[in-house]
Amino acid sequence: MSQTPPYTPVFEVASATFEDSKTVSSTSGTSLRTDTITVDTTNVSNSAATDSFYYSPTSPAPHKFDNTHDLLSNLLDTKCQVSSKLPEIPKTSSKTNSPVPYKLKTEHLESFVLSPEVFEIKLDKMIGKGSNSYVHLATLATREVNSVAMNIAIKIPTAKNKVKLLERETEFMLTLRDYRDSKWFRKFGDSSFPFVDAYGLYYLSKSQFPMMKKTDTLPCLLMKNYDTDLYKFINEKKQTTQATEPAIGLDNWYQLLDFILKGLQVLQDIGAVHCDIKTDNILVGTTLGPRPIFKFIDFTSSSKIIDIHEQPEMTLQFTPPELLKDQTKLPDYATDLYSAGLVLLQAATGLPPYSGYDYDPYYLISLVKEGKVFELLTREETNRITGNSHVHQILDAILLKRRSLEEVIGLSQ
Ligand SMILES: Nc1ncnc2c1ncn2[C@@H]1O[C@H](COP(=O)(O)OP(=O)(O)OP(=O)(O)O)[C@@H](O)[C@H]1O
Repeated sequence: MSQTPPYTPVFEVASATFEDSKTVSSTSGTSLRTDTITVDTTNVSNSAATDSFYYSPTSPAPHKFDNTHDLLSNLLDTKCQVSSKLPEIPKTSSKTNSPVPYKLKTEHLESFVLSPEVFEIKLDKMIGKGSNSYVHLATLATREVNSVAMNIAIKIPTAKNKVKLLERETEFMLTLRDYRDSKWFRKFGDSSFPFVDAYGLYYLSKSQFPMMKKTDTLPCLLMKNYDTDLYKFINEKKQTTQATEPAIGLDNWYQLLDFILKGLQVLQDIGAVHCDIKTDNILVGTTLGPRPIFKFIDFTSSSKIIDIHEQPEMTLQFTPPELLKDQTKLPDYATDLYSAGLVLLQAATGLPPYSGYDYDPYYLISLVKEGKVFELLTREETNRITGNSHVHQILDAILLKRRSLEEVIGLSQ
C-alpha cells in the first residue's frame, strides 16, 4: 500500500536525485503501552526455546547481560525471570564459515546489543519498508524455561551499506532516551514521550532473515511496535469526520498538535533536527486509551545541528522551500517546524501536501520551491481548515508566516 503520496520521492536536496521509497502498510495489532507495558503473550509459547536459533559469535560481556536484564524488567513491567547465569556459549569452530558480525562503530552501540544467549527473536510479517530497511513484526523472548515475551518491531537494514544509517539512527535514539530519563518528566510531567522507544540492537543473519546475504550478520534495531501510522490513520478517520472539521477530527488534531510541539521542543533542547518529519514517520497507537498516542520514528536523517555539514535526505513534499532554493542552506529548527506544519495540514485536509501534483517530480520541485501548498488546495480541503479559525490560524502561522516554535506554542494555548 502506498503512503505519502504514492511513490513519494525521497531525494537528496543537494543533488535532487530521486529514489522510489514506496512503503507497505503497517498492520500490526499489538497493544503495548509506553508507560505501563502490557505483555502480549498471544501466540507466544511459554516453553523453553528449543528451535534452532542463531548464536552471534559476539560473546556477551556480563555487563551486557545486566543491562538487558534491567531492560527487559522495565519493558515488560513484570518481575523478570531471566536467569542470572549465562547459558553455555557454543564454541565456534575456526573451520566453520560463519559470517563475521558487522563491527559496530562505538562501544556505546555495542553496549546496546541484546545478547542472543539471553534473548531470541522470531520474525513475523513485514509491516513496513523504507528506502534503507525492512520493518517486521517480531517476538522478543527470553531463552529460559518460563520465557517472557513481547511483540516488537524490528528494523532490518536492506544491505550492509545501510548499517551506518542504522547506527546513526540508534545513536540518536539513545540521545533521546537520555533526555527522556533525565529531563522529560521534569519538563512535561507524565505525558507520553513523543519518540518511539528503542529496545536494543540484535544481530540477524540469513538463517533468520532469508533476504540477507549469506556473508552478512547485521545489527537490527528493536523498537516498540505501534498499530498504524499517521498516513493511514488520517485516511481512516476522514471517512467518518464532518466536512468542516479536520480530517482526523478536532480533538485528535489538537492531540497531534500537542505531540508535535512537545517533540519539537525536545529536539530544540538537545540542539537537533529530525529532518524527515512526514505522516509516514509518525506512528499512532490507537488501542492504548481513549485518545491516540503519536510517536516520531525514522531518525536516519536526524542529527545535532552542529554536526550537519550538508543537506540530508528529505522527502520532497515535506521540505521547506528555502532548502530547495539554496542548496548550501543547512537545516535548522525552522525546517522541522515547516515539515510538521505540513503534517498538521495533511491531518486537517485529509490529503498529502501537493496531492495531485506529484506525477512529475520536476514540476513538483518547482511548486515546493514556491511554497504554494495553500494555493493548491481544493475547496473540500480548504473547508476542513477554515471550519475552525484557530486551526486555520495555526497552520497559517507555521506554513505562511513562518513563525518560530515559541510563537506557535503561544498561539496554541
Ligand atoms: N516501531 C514501528 N512500529 C510499527 N511500524 C513501524 C515501526 N517502525 C517503522 N514502521 C513502519 O515501517 C516503515 C519504514 O520505517 P522507517 O521509516 O523507519 O524506514 P526507513 O528505511 O528509514 O524509511 P525512509 O525511506 O523513510 O528513510 C514506516 O513508515 C512504518 O510504516
